[in-house]
Amino acid sequence: MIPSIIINAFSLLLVHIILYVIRYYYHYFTRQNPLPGPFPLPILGNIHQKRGLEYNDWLMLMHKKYGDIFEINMAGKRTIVLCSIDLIENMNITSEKTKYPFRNIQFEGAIEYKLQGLASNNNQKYWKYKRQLYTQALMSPSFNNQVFEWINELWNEMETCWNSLEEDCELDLIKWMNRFTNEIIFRISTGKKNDAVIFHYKKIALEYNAFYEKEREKIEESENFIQSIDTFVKGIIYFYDFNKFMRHYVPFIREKVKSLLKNRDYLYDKIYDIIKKRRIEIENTPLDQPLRHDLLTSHITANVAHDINSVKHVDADLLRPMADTEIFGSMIDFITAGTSNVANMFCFIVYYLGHYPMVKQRFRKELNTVLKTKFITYNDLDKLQYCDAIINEVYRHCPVFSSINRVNVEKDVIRGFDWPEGTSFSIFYYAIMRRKDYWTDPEKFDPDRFYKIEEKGKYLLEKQYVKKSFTMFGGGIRTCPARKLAMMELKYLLASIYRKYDLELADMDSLLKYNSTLITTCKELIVKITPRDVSYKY
Ligand code: HEM
Repeated sequence: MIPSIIINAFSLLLVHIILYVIRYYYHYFTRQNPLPGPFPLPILGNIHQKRGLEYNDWLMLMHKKYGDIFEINMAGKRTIVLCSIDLIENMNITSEKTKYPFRNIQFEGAIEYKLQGLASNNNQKYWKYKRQLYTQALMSPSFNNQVFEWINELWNEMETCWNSLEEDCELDLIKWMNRFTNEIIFRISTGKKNDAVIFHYKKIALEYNAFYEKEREKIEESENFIQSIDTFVKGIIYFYDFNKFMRHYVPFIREKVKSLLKNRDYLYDKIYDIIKKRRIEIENTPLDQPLRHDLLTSHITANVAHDINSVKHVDADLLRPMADTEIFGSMIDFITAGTSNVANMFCFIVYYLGHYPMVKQRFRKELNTVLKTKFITYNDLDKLQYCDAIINEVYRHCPVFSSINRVNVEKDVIRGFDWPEGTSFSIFYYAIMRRKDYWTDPEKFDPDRFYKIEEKGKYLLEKQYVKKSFTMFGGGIRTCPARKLAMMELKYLLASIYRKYDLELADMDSLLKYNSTLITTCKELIVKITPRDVSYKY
């Protein structure tokens, strides 16, 4: 016989569950402005309906089923998804008076994962201060030339590595690109070189060359650091899509979350360590000696005797030195966004160029016309307009950010509904960038829809809609602060590589291997790189 204490406990649990479900559906059926959308389940929301689909493909299905405006529910968070330009008119305004200054509501998963950078910042005054420091680091007059030089130097290093690999060697391009972009952003953030590219080469070389054995520890450390960034970025979705209960009690999810937290701690410790060491270096530098200008130094010296910043904040409560935790928030954003976004985008472009030989041929023709000497200059990049068009068209087909989120701080009217402050919206650009009413033959891959369209009689829809329906770097006050840097890296690498090398996809029949969550990442891209027979004009 079952003891009565167990029966009582079971009954109590059952009553709790029933009450929870009633309360859940009471709130659901009495919610303000009910919109069409998939029917949610308690605890799960709509997560179970994704059924293995990538996030962008699932949302696209929902868009086809429910129209331009619908709602989804993830981990108890209601999000209104918008798929048409008339619905987003107020969301990308460049004035600080915008009703949409934030990207996300501060959700409990973000607190547990300790997302605390500029990108997830919801305190407008503080965000503005940090954003000024970012802009200062990324937009100073000498920045472009300095970074161009670093990109050039690193490309030469990577090229030497590629040339030293065995002939016909196949590379996983995303691994190389992640290291390339990490090394650049690490140098911009800390002023120091971390040799991520060369260590990756040595890691591969270790398999057939014992010469690097003595450096094994350093090689592994470097590789682990890059891997931890990738794991960290890909892990965000677990804290966004699953509520606390699922993260801590559901088998498999619980184990994954544990390993993500362990990885986060490893990465965070590394970054805190970098901050601490630089703080000591600065403290030991006499006041009359100049300090280098990098993001970390500008944060550490803000409002102290050694201040290198031209930006001075006017708010009295911000006229104080920054704590390590505050500096850390900026560093983690810079390093994660700076590593993954450009690297993924680069691989998507290589995939598309691999499948569209005529586009590749035209790109090479442009390179032949624009590049006058062996050396690529910063000005050359500006002239590569067909290259810009290729980047845009690849992004339209395969955006790194398929949606951009917004939260309003004042009530707003959208599609005739009054939305109270604090409503969470997701602008689903993946759908907007494929709509037949904004794009001519939207499924077709054709960079010409972005190339000198003002001069031609074709692409009339694009002429009318491209500004409102296409964005790579977002818009309004939260637009990507590193867009210039990102374009510089992409265009420099495309020009340098396609001018001198043939990049062949190892498997032309394979679809692009990607993961789509909050951002879209390339899982793997195996390519064969062979030098081309080129002669330069001098
Ligand atoms: C191809 C590369 C890149 C793409 C496509 C991209 C795209 C974006 C987008 C769409 C946003 C959101 C904008 C909005 O809400 O309107 C954003 C924000 C941001 N990006 Fe980028 N990005 C790229 C490269 C980078 C790099 C290299 C960095 C490194 C510093 C970076 C740092 C940031 C930061 C810190 C934010 C948050 C800004 C804020 O909240 O004020 N991004 N980016």
